[in-house]
Amino acid sequence: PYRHSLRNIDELCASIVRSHRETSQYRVEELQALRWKVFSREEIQAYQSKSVDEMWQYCAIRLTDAVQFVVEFAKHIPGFRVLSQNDQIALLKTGSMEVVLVRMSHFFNTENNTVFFDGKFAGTEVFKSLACSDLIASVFDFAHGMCALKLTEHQIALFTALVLINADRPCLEDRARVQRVQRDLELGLTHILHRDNQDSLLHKLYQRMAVLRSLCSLHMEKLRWFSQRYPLTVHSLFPPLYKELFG
Ligand SMILES: COc1ccc2c(n1)CCN(C(C)=O)[C@H]2C(=O)Nc1ccc(OCc2ccccc2OC)cc1
Repeated sequence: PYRHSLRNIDELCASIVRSHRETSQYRVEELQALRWKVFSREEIQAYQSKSVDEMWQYCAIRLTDAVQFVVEFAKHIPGFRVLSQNDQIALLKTGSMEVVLVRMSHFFNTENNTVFFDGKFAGTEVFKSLACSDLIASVFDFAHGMCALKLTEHQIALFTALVLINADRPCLEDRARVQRVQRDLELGLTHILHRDNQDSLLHKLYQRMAVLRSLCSLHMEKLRWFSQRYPLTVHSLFPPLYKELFG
């Protein structure tokens, strides 16, 4: 009966929320305290005078911190662990940067359009030397869009689990098994939104998923462009996890 599966769904939601909390690198309160700490003109100049390959390496190293925590989060999702190694890697390859970007929007100050970076909050001008202003603009736009939804930690936890466990991803061995896990998570998200009396958020979240997919393919496109121009930097100076997942 529905009640029986609801209890399971409640347990599923609780375990996803716990995993999300345990794998959040920063507590929201910590970063709230920093949100008005911005870079001085000199500090901005220093970032802008970095070479393209230096700044890409600098960002890749910092983003890999966040990716590591997303990998931990995925491993705690009931149903992810039972998937084959290959399917786990396939889901992380396409989903982990998407989850980083969703989580990143939580550390975004919409009032001065800055994002947490390297201990302070940075505007788009800090990333000028990456030479991909369109990617940065899209990252900031996406963060604005996510902030506008004012998601709770519970809603973010279920949403990011659903971003990861997506049966439509390419090259999955056991698509049917991923579909079963995805369906339970969809039940969990709708259950959470219904409980919060925010059913209308569901279709907005699916729209956000579509934006996320295009944002991450832009990231992959830029990374391909960068690794063609600076093969040695990527080969010998990028974090192995970043290379393995996005390379
Ligand atoms: C989960 O949420 C968060 C939020 C913030 C941070 C983290 N986790 C991890 C720790 N961290 C540190 C140590 O700075 C923060 C960070 O990495 N910030 C940051 C890095 C790069 C950015 O733009 C460049 C860029 C964006 C997208 C794709 C490729 C890119 O460049 C190649 C913007 C911000």
